[in-house]
Amino acid sequence: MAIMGPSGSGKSTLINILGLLDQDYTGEYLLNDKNYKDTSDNLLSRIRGDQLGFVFQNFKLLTTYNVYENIEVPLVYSKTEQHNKLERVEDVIEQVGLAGKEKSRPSELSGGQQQRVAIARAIVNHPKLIIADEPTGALDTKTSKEIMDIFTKLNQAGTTIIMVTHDEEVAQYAMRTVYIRDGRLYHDAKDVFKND
Ligand SMILES: Nc1ncnc2c1ncn2[C@@H]1O[C@H](COP(=O)(O)OP(=O)(O)OP(=O)(O)O)[C@@H](O)[C@H]1O
Repeated sequence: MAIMGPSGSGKSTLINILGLLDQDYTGEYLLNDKNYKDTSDNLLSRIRGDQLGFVFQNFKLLTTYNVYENIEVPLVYSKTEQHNKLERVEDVIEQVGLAGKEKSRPSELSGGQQQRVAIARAIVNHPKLIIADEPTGALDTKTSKEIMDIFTKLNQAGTTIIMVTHDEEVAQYAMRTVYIRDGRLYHDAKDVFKND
């Protein structure tokens, strides 16, 4: 699903609520049928880590960590055994097309490669939902397409992706686009199967 709308229309506010990052709202939000409004910050960060993946416009990688270490971060507190962790990280590195780059630092990578690392980090815990805030906002057209192809594959494999974008071409990848204005949804283009 793509979320579009002018600057200041409420896109970030909406995805912050969807991503359990903002609890200060009226109304009701259910994630997997559960309301997390009165949940402690500690538990919320656990739920975010277990169930959600985040991708940002500016990648937000740890600059002193290499590719492998960046992707491993969400697993640090997970109960997954060490050899399974290694396997999972290697799997997602393969999935995003970065095999061989494990030891590189973010500064040695292109923008597109850095976003691939961010996507690998977002999917290493196998979340059902990925929230992406302008994931192609810092990338050129060709690289944006490559990133959207990765998202398309993940979506076809069963992961829901909700992304904010200003780019109509990027929104074309979504099955549903909602348009927001002044904090309200004013148009919902559902199930047009633009990918067909
Ligand atoms: N549904 C809403 N009801 C009331 N206030 C809202 C609502 N949605 C957003 N706002 C307020 O509107 C302001 C702008 O919202 P937000 O930053 O989410 O916009 P945005 O669309 O992400 O903008 P940009 O594209 O510039 O990042 C914020 O101060 C936010 O608190």
